[in-house]
Amino acid sequence: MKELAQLHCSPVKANTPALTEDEIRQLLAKLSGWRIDEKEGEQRLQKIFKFENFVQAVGFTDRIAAEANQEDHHPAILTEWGKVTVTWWTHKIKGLHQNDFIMAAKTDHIFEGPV
Ligand SMILES: C[C@H](O)[C@H](O)[C@H]1CNC2=NC(N)=NC(=O)C2=N1
Repeated sequence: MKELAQLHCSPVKANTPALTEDEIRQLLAKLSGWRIDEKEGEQRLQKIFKFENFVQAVGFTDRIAAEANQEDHHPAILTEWGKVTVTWWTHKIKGLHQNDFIMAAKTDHIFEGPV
């Protein structure tokens, strides 16, 4: 997981192929607690993070937003009292790219950091 978190997202073209099942399996093994969700025929990477209250959930959300802007790769985030659901996928290719796994690892890194 460490080395994924230190990588940076690469630009994705519309004709870039989505990851294969085997590539997904290999990358998923480097993460913990993330699951593959399928929505509207698109595979997505999702994890739920728990917090003591809403303020902590919003702080975590803000830190993810900053990292997403830095990498120009953005998640879907549901921020609730005590809970944040983060979902990564690559809109441009309607599926999963290594960028999504890099950002998932960075998301875990943010969660493990100071709240
Ligand atoms: C123009 C801009 O670079 C693109 O729209 C970026 C922005 N952030 C993105 N985020 C995600 N998750 N997928 C994308 O395809 C994407 N594209």
